[in-house]
Amino acid sequence: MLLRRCLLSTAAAAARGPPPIRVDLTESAGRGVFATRPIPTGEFLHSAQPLVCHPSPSLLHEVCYSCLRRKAGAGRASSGGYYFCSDACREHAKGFHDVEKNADWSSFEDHCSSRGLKYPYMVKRLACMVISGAANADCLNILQPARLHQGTLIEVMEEEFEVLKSTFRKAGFQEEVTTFLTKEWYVNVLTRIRINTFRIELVAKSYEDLLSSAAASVSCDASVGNAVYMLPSFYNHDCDPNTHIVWLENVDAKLKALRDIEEGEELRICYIDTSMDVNARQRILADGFGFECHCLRCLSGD
Ligand SMILES: C[S@@+](CC[C@H](N)C(=O)[O-])C[C@H]1O[C@@H](n2cnc3c(N)ncnc32)[C@H](O)[C@@H]1O
Repeated sequence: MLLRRCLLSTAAAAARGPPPIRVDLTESAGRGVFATRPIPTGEFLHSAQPLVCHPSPSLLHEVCYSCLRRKAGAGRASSGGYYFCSDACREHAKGFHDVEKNADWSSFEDHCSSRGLKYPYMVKRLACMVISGAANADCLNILQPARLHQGTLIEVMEEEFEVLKSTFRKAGFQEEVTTFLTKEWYVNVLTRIRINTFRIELVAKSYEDLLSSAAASVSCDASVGNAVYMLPSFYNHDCDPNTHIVWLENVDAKLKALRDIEEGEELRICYIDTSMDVNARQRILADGFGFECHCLRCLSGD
């Protein structure tokens, strides 16, 4: 019965046209996403494809190099050591992968793995996308950057930049195709990746199970990678959110209403593990995202 109701409401929403949301300024949290009509519990609001994504470094050969889908059984033939789940994914990755294949990434990978870094892989992919013409160098500029307080953090980023730049230089890339690749560009991109990256956890359930579930927590596997999106990056945080972001079989994100939402109400997702206590949540939000949370749950001390 519940499933039927959810399917009907989703079908009705789809028939109504564009997603029922708009991006606007909030009073105290920068831009945010607002409902343009009443939204019932469980409705899928919209989906989103990533601007840039990358598999977890430890799963490079276990998930699709393009869409992060988990390898099933033996999978398809890999290309350059990487796995692609379909010809469409191989074709989609062709531009950046062809650029990437021209260079020796061992120093870059050693640098990242010895320091446990994952975000430089996203910058590397974006750089390859820009060189191949698949992305503009300024495509992340619209996203909010993280505020950098520590000089040491900048030094660390500059060190990463040098490793990336010298990999392209050693591979013989012409200066004119990498002119965008400056220290400023690297820091600019990385500060945006730092607060707008989603850790992708694929839901180990069927689409129907998900439709019938109104719970915020749905069981999932460990993270298969990281991705940055446009629209999902405008959602602000709440420790008791009215909206949830989920991934089913690949990196394409789906946003879903967790309860009835009124027209004009702000849609918020939870950036962190909701099961933590208020002090742990405040610490992580301050350190990782640079804000103090004043949501009703935090104000009540829960
Ligand atoms: C992913 S962005 C969300 C969109 C952002 N407001 C914008 O204008 O692009 C995350 C940033 O939004 C702000 N933010 C998100 N949730 C907030 C909240 N509950 N209270 C205050 N600021 C918040 C913080 O500056 C945070 O670093």
